[in-house]
Amino acid sequence: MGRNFFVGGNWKMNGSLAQVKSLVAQLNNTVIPSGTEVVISPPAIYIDRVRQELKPEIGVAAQNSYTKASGAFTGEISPEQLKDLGIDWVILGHSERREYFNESDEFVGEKTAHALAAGVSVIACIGEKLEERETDKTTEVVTRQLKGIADKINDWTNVVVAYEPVWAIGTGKVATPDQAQEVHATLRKWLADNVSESVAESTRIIYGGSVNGSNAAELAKKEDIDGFLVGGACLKPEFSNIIAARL
Ligand SMILES: O=C[C@H](O)COP(=O)(O)O
Repeated sequence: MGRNFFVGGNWKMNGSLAQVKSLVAQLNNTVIPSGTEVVISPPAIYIDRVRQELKPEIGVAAQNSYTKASGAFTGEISPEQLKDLGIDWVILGHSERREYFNESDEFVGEKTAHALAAGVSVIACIGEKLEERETDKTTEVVTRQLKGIADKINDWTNVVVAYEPVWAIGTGKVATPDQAQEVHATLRKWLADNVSESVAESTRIIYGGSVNGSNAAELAKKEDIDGFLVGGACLKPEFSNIIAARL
C-alpha cells in the first residue's frame, strides 16, 4: 500500500512545565520505527519549548490555527506564525472545536486551505456523534465533513484525515477494528469518487477515539487504518506501544 504509518498525540489542554519536561524526555528516548511518522500536539503555550527540546524526527502540531496571516484577531494563531517557530503541522476541525467553539464544516475547510497555503500540514478531523451513528447517519455526516475540506483545497499531499467518532473520544469506548475499517473504507471511496483515485490511495486516514497501548495493534492491522490520533494515552508511557503498533 505504501502509506507511512502516522501516530499523532494530542495533549489537548493538558500539561504543565514539569509534565512537558518529562513527556519530552520520554519521547526523546522512544525509538521511532522506520515507516512511522510521529507528531505531537501540545497546547499553544508550550509549543515553542517542545519544538526546541524535542528530537527533530518527531513533528510538532498546533491544535488550531486561523484563516489570516496576521492582524487584529485576539487570541488566534496563524499558520505563518507556526511556520516561523518551525511548527509544520496543525490539527483542524477537532470535534471539541466543532462542538464547543461552533466551528462549521466550511470554516474548517477554510482553515485547512489557509494552513496548507502557508506550508503547514493538516490533520483534518471528522467524526459522527452517538445519536448520528444510532440513526444510521454516520456516512452522511463524515462525507459532509470531508466535503467541507475537499471544497476548499486541491492538493491533498499534506493532509492526514483523522476519523474520530465523537462517542469514542475520551470515553474508553473504542470503535471495533471492523467499525473503524468500515468508515475508513467509505472515506477512501469518497475520495476516489470525488477527488481522485491517486488521492484516495495516498492519503492517510487515521483513527482516533480511546486508542491505547492494548487496542492499537489490532486496529493497525486493518487495511485502511493508517495510524492514530491519540488523546489521553499520549500522556502516558503506553504511547510508545501505540507508536510501535504496526510492527
Ligand atoms: O485527538 C484525539 C482524540 O480526541 C482522541 O482522544 P482520546 O484518545 O482521549 O479518546
